[in-house]
Amino acid sequence: MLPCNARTQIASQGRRTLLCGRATLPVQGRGVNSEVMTETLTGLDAVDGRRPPQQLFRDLRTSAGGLGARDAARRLAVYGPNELSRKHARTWPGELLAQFTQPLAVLLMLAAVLAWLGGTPELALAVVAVILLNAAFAFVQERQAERAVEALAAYLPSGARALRDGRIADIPARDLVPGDVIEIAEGDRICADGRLIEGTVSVDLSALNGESVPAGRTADARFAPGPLLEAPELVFSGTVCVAGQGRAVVTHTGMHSEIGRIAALSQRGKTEPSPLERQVRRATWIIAIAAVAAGAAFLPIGVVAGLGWAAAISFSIGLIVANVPEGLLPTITLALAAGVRELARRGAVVKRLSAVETLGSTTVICTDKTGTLTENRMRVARIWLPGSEVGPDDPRARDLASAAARCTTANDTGDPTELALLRLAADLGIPVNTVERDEARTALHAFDARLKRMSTVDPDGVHTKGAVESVLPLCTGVRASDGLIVPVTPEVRADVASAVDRYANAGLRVLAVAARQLDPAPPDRAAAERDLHLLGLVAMVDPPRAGVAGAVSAAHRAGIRIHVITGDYGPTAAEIARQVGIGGEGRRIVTGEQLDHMSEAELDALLAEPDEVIFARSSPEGKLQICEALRAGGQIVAMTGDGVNDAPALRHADIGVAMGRSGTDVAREAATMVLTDDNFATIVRAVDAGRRVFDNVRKFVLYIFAHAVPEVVPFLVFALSGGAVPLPLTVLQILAIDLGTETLPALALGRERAEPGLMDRPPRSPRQGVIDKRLLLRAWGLLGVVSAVLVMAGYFWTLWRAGWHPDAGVSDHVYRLATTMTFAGIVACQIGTAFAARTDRAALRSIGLLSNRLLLAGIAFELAFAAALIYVPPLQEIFGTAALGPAHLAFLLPFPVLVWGADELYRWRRRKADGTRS
Ligand SMILES: Nc1ncnc2c1ncn2[C@@H]1O[C@H](COP(=O)(O)OP(=O)(O)OP(=O)(O)O)[C@@H](O)[C@H]1O
Repeated sequence: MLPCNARTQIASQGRRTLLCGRATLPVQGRGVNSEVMTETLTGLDAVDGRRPPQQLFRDLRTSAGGLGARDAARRLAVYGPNELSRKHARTWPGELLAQFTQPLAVLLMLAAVLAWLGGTPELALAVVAVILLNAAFAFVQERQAERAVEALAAYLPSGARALRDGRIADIPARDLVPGDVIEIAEGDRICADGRLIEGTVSVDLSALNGESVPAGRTADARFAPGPLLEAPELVFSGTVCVAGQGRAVVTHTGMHSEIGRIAALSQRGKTEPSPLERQVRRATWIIAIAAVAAGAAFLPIGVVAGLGWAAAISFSIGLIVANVPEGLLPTITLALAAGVRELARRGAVVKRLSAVETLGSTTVICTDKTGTLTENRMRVARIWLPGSEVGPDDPRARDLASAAARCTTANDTGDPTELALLRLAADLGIPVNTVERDEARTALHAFDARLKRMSTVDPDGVHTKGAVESVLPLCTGVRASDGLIVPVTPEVRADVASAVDRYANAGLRVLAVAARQLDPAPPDRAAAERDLHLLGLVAMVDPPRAGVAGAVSAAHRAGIRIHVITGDYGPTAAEIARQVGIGGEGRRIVTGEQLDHMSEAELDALLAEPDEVIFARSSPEGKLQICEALRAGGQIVAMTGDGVNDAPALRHADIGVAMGRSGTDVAREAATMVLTDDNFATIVRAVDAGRRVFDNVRKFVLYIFAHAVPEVVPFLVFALSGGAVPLPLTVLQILAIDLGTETLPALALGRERAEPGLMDRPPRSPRQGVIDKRLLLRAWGLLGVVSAVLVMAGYFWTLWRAGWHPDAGVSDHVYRLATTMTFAGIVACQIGTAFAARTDRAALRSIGLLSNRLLLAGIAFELAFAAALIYVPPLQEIFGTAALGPAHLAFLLPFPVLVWGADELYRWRRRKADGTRS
C-alpha cells in the first residue's frame, strides 16, 4: 500500500485521481457516480492479496472466470491505466542549465571574460552569443535524441493475457485492472500484482529485491506470516516468470503495485556514452587543447609581428573560439538518434543509441532457424507410420493425429508446431476441443527445450511428442500396421532413422509421437514417460521467408558470416540453410552433443575457419559458449534468441536480437535490438543503417575539420612575414564562418543517403576510430591545403590589383576588400568541401549531384548568410567587410569546383588502388 504521506497523482484519460493511502478519491467524476465509486474503490484498494482465492474474489468482486469487458472498462476509467507515472530525473530548465556547465562552455566563458578585460567588448558579446546559441542547439538536439529513444516504447507495447468475458484475450498491459484474471507462462513479464489461483511458477524477483535466484510460487500455498514479497502465493508486477505456468487474480495495478510503491521503474538508469561518443569527446578535447595552445602561441608572435596587445589578444581568443568543436557531440548524438528512429520504422527497435554504431561493425550473425529464417507457419506435409508413409485417409493416421493434437497446449494461438498438429487433426475429421482437452488432462509435462519433448497425461493414457532421438529411446514398443504392439528392434530403429533422414534432407521438421495406455496416471515425469509405444512420425514444412535469401547474400557481400544455431535436427536445418544460401557445399553440422565434447581450443579453431556452421540440437548453454568463443576471437556478434534460456547469450552478444512477435518478454528485456517483424532480413537492414550512420558522422567531421587549415594559414602568413603581410582574416570573420555559414551544411551531411558499395565492403574493424589518420589527412592535408592555397591566392590577388607592396602598406578599403576575399574564399571552398564530403570513396556522380536536398538548402543558407555579411552596410561595419565586385566574384567562382575536383581525383585514385569501380 502507498504510505499516507506519499501523495501521488496519476493522470488517466483526462481525469485525475488523488491517491492517498487506502483511499482513492476521484477528483472529477464525469459519467460515474462518484459516491458509489469511492465506496467501491476504498474496498478494492484495501484488498489483501494473501487471502484465500474465494475470499479474494468476493473482495475484488470478480471470479475465476475474470471480468466482463464492460466492468473492466469501468474499473479502468476509475483506477487509471496500469502504468507507472514517470518521474523525470531532470526537468528541462535543469537540462538547459547543464549545457552552460559543460567544460567547453566554461572555456568559452573564460574567453569572453578575457576579451572583455582585453578591451574588446564586441568580441566578448560575440562569444557570449556563441555560448547561448550553442547551449540552445545542444539542448534541442539532446531533447530530440531522448524523445527518439523514449518513443521506442510505443513500438514495443507490453501485453497481457487476461480472461475477459470468459475468454482469454491479448490486451495491452496498461488496460489491466484489479479483478482481472491473467495467465502467466514461462518467459512472461508479469504486469500487475496478483495472487495465484492456479498452477505453479518460478519467478525472478530481482527487479524488486535484487535477488537473482528465482523463487517458487504456487496457488496452493497457505497463508504464512512474513514479508509481502516472500508470500508464496503472490506474484508481482515487474517480475519475470522463468518457469511454469498459472493463473492469477490481479489485486493491484499501476502505482498501487509494489513496484509502483518502490517506483523502481521510474528511475531510469544512467545511459552509458557510446564508444563513438567517447571517441568524439576525446577528439573534441584534443582539438580544444590544440586550439588553446595555438591561441596562446599566437599572442607573443602577434605582438612581435606588430599587432599590438589588444588585437593580438582578440585574435587569439577568436582562434580558440572558432576551433573548439563544441557542437560536435550533440550533432553526433542526434545522428545516432535519427538512426534509431529510422531503424524503428524498418522493423528493428534498438534500445541503446550506441547499438547503432555497433551494428555497423557486425562481423558475424548467429541466427536461429524457426521463425527467423523460416516463416514459422508449419503445415504437416507427411505422415509416417511404422513400416511406411501413409496418406491422410489411413485410419491409423487419425490415431496418430489425435494423439499428437491431444499432446498440445495451444488454443487459437500458440506454438506454430502445435497449431499445425491441431489443424491436422481437424483436417482428418477429428478436431480437438481445446477447452475439453485442458479440463480432462490430469498432468502436463511441458515442452522442455533441453529434453526436446513434451507429454500430457490424459484420461486414456500418456501422449508424448518431440524430437525423434528424444522420444524413441523412451519407447519399448511400436504400433505395427495391424494395431499390435511389437518390440523396438534394430530394424525398426533403422527404418525410423531412414525416414527421418529422408524428410530432414527435404527440409522438413520431424516429430515423433508416442503414447501409452495407463490407469491411474503417475504424477511424475520420469514415470509417465516410460514404456511408450511409438505411433509414428509427422513431418512439417516451414518454408523460408521471402527476402531471406536476398538478405543472406547481401550479408555475404558485406563480409558478414552467418552461423545457424537451432534446436532443430541437423539435416533439416542444413537444407533450410541451403535454400537461403547459408554455408558452402557440404555444410558443416555440429550437434549439441558434439559441441559439449569440444574443448575451447577446438571450438575456437572451428569458428576461426571461414566456413559457416550449422549448430543443430543446440542448447542455450551451447549458444552462450559459441557467443563467447566468437567474441574471444575478436568478432562482433549479433545473436538472435527468443526463449527464456536465451537471455544470457543475448546479453553477452554485442548485439542481442530478440523477436518482437514470437519471443518471450525475458528475451526482449535482455536484447539490445528487438525485431518487430521477426525477420532475418531486418537484421541485415539494421547493419546497413548502422554503417550509414557511422559513415555520415565521418562526413560531417571531415567537413568541419577541413576549414581549420585555410583559417590558420592566413595567421601563419602574417606571423612568418613578421607583420609585412597584413593579417588576412579578422576574428569576427572566422566566427561568422565557423558558427554561421557552416552549421546547416554540416547537419545536412549527417543525413546523407548510403553511398553505393556500402554493403560491399568488409565490416569496419571495431578498433577503427571515427576520426582516424586517413580522415585527418584528407581533411587537413588535401581539402584544407587546396582551400588554403586558393584562399591566399584570392587575398594576394586583391592586394596586388590595388597596387599593394610590403613596404607601402594598404588603405583601409583595400584591406577590407582583401579580407572579405579571404572570408568569401573560405566559404566558397567549404561549398566544394561539402560536396566532396558526401562520399567516402564513391564518385559524386554515383549518388547524384543534387540528391541531398537538405544540403542544397544548407548551401543556399550559407550563401545568403555570406552575402548579407558582405553587402549589408551595418553588417559590413561589424564584420569589417566590403562589397565585392564582379571581378572578385568571377575569381571565386571556380573555388568550389577546384576543391571538389581535387577530392574527386583523390577518391578516384583510392578506388583504383582498391580495385573497386563505384
Ligand atoms: N511443441 C513441441 N512439442 C514437442 N516437441 C517440440 C515442440 N516444439 C519443438 N519440438 C521439438 O524440439 C526440437 C527443438 O525445438 P526448438 O523449439 O528448441 O527449436 P526450433 O524452434 O526448431 O529451432 P530454432 O532454435 O531455430 O527456433 C524440434 O526440432 C522438435 O523436434
